Amino acid sequence: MSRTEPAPAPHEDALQAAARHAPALHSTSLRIPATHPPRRGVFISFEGGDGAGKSTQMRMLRDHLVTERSVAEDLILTTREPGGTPLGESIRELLLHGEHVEPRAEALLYAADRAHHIATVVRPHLARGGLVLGDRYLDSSVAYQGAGRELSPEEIAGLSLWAVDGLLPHRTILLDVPTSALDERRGPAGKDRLESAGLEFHEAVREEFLELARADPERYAVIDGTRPREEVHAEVLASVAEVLSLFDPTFEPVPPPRHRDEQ
Ligand SMILES: Nc1ncnc2c1ncn2[C@@H]1O[C@H](COP(=O)(O)OP(=O)(O)O)[C@@H](O)[C@H]1O
Ligand SMILES: Cc1cn([C@H]2C[C@H](O)[C@@H](COP(=O)(O)OP(=O)(O)O)O2)c(=O)[nH]c1=O
Repeated sequence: MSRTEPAPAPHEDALQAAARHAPALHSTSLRIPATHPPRRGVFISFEGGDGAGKSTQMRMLRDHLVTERSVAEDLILTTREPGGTPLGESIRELLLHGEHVEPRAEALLYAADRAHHIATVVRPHLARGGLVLGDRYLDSSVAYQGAGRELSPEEIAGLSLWAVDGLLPHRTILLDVPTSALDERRGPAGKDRLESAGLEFHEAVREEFLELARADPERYAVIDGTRPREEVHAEVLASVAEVLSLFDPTFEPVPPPRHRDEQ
């Protein structure tokens, strides 16, 4: 396969350009390098085990921004992986409701879903100065596909970064909940689900998420997801305050234009 090096973006400095061509590997602790920080808009991802409260907290954050901070609804995109596009919904169906998928094929399907989702939905929204709240992103691939022990977290990180051309969230919120608590929270249906992949597997997923967070404390906020929803929400708000201030000025609530004879 021939590979054409992409031309450096005009705003890149030498370090960023070097990072762009460096292998996405980090031998002992994996810190996924941000090669293309978006210049406009803000991207926040939510990670954690199945049932950790990601969709609940995304909804609460979105509602807060709309009702308390007067953010225009169409500036906030809430999305998820797998499945943030029509193609992604088909891939999601294949991955979550189909037959056994070989580990490499599974990793490629998640990466394909992500590549399409980022290029067609997330980047365009960021480019217009919007806020993207993502229910799972590439850290989920590193944690889940890397936890199966057949593929290494480094390989998965490299594949995922290639798929999205280096895009990383400004902030990743990890809702950390022990596997036993997730099991209880999800009731009998959740129990089946967790048991179907094995409690050991889910412990490994949790550990991998915590390892990713330890390796990149600037991007990650780890929040104890076992606490009541409102308390978790308050911590989410505190952990996104800094990145929201980076928001493109078009995000700031714009006062309604004053009528000429009011001036
Ligand atoms: N802080 C919390 N404490 C107890 N239960 C919660 C909390 N947050 C969410 N839940 C409940 O746990 C279940 C899974 O939550 P959800 O937000 O769908 O998780 P996820 O999106 O991570 O799968 C839901 O029944 C939800 O109402
Ligand atoms: C995004 C992503 C998800 N997954 C898994 C994690 C979940 O078990 C599943 C997504 O299911 P989903 O129902 O969206 O998760 P949740 O129960 O947390 O709301 O796909 C991966 O294995 N790799 C990935 O890259």
